[in-house]
Amino acid sequence: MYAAGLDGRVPALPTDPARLEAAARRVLPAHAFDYVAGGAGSGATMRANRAAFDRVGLVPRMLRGNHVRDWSTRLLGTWMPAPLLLGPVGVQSLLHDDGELATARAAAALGVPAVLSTASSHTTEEVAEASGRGPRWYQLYRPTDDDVTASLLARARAAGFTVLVVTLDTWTLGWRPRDLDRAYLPFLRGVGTAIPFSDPAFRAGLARSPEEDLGAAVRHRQRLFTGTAWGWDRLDRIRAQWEGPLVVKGIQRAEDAQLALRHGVDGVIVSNHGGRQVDRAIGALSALPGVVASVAGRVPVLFDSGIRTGADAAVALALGADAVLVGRPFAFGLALGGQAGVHHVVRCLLAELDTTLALAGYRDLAELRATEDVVAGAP
Ligand SMILES: Cc1cc2nc3c(=O)[nH]c(=O)nc-3n(C[C@H](O)[C@H](O)[C@H](O)COP(=O)(O)O)c2cc1C
Ligand SMILES: O=C(O)C(=O)c1ccccc1
Repeated sequence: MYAAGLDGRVPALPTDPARLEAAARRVLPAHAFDYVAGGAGSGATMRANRAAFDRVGLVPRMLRGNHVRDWSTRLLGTWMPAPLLLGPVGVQSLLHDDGELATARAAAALGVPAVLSTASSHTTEEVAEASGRGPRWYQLYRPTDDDVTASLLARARAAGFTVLVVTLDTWTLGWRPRDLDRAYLPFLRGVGTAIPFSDPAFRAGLARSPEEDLGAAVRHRQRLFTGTAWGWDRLDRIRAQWEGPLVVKGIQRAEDAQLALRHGVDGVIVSNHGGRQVDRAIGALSALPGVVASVAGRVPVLFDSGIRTGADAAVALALGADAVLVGRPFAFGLALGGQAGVHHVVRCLLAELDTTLALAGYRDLAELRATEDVVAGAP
């Protein structure tokens, strides 16, 4: 168990997520902090993500003799010490020079999967190497060009990524005032060598290399990755191109979960992208029970958007999620301490998850799932 603060030494970074965010704000340039902390529009969905957690609660049981506990699980062929993953977060070099490499190393050291974003600042191959013997999941933003899609998938497969996460909710970027007021310059240009600039199929579509003409490369990437809405038939094509488990990210209603199942997915992630896409969308946790009920155990249902603590994770699991992902919390850890910062955040989440479920009277996930009375209205 993580002894942050319990071993007589003050932890190097705060264990409280709000203080962690405040500390990250002090070290990051304003554009980088805003990129992570910001959301769509007025921020209503970001607030709704948190408010949804405030409407549900655990009902602890006493004297359960559960001093031995095990939260480990196997999901889509990946063993994990607890049902926790680091969600895909693009352009992590805006937060720390080591970016995705630091995240991959920290996650691998703990056996926790970190999902690699298509918009990574380091190449798929470099991140695969940094993740050592750790699990590898790859997130696809589907470009309009079939050759580039095939190349991204072939490289992910060759680099040992086993699970494909296809993000559906960001076929064009949401209306994000904080980024718009900077014309998205930080992540379009700033450290802008993000994948797929390194991809051979992407480079083949350019008259001159990104090194010679960065502006043209950025415009080409924009054309390939944003502004083209696609339908379920496109998902079939990706399905046909990926043999391993495929999970769709961004599901917010039961009908879409049903459609996804019909199109052969192996899992769904209930998510509103951390409130970064559709402002005024409902809090993601409110969408979880309906999707869980409609999927009815046929494939795993994962959840993200708004989780800040291990106790938040516990509630989402109690509501039927098979695993949860976090975004901003580990991004702030990365900003503050690189690999050590991500490691700290993940250990805090794992430790608080264990403490919460322990004190609530559970010993493993099967027990937590078997309990229908775990969530009972407002606290
Ligand atoms: C800075 C940042 C960048 C992100 N980049 C991606 C991305 O490249 N691909 C993706 O599928 N989701 C991306 N997301 C969404 C996260 O994977 C996740 O859905 C979200 O952060 C969860 O909400 P939370 O931040 O409240 O935990 C990003 C989120 C943040 C905060
Ligand atoms: O900012 C995001 O939420 C996101 O998904 C993204 C998309 C492209 C590049 C970087 C991040």
